[in-house]
Amino acid sequence: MTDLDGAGAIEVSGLTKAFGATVAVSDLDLAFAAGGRHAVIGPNGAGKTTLLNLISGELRPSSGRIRYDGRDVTRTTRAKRSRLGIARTFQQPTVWSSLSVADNVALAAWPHAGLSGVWRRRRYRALSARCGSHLETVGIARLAERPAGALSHGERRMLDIAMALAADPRVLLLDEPAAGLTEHGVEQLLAALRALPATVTVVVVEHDFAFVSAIADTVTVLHDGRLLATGTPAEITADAAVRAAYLGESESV
Ligand SMILES: Nc1ncnc2c1ncn2[C@@H]1O[C@H](COP(=O)(O)OP(=O)(O)OP(=O)(O)O)[C@@H](O)[C@H]1O
Repeated sequence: MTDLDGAGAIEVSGLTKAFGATVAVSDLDLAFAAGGRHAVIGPNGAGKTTLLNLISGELRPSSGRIRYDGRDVTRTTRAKRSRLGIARTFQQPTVWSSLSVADNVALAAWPHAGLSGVWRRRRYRALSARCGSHLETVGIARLAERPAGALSHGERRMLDIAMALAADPRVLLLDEPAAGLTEHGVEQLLAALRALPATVTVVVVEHDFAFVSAIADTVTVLHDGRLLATGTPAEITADAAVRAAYLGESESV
């Protein structure tokens, strides 16, 4: 189910971010429907990561507005947006190497768990069970007791997603999650994304169009910080402007 007004919907209007003379995101109007599987693609420097940073609150826009769940979050801090349900991963996963995989997820869940008060022990047990289920979702439950520093690159990416899920997000922003993964790792990532609750809105920045086609129901193409096209993967593949500006004569499309 997708819904432009529902819980987890994101809408940006007139969104602009300039770094000095470089306009990374330029007067962007777009919406990510609640519960959708959205991909954002575009050549290097198109403004994809900047868009994620603006939505998650890592960056403040130069102008324009961001709405989430029908409320204006343009001036809302990153921490508050996280509490409201916007989670993200970065191009380089950040984990606590000396802690176990399970403890990494528990620490990520802690700020969202409401562990004060008389029901603390019961809540802690519930928290541990939920952390275990996030590891199941991303397919690394068997590694729960392993130090995070001993994981492969692909396993670490899965842990990073499990840590984002620990916040029980309604929006999950993933920055190039397939980068550097083996073919097997990409298959595992696709399985993990398919196992996410249908209510979670997913926005994936990704270069690999085969990956995008496998996961996304809508694709947004950015070029020079502007919206070039939006549509289904098939519509984007067939779009002449996209082919000219971005995909070119690529054999992979
Ligand atoms: N903190 C910053 N300071 C200055 N310029 C920046 C900053 N962040 C991004 N830029 C510039 O903004 C433009 C858009 O960058 P951005 O990283 O958003 O693009 P991208 O589409 O994610 O690229 P890539 O696919 O290479 O990750 C680029 O020209 C980049 O150099």
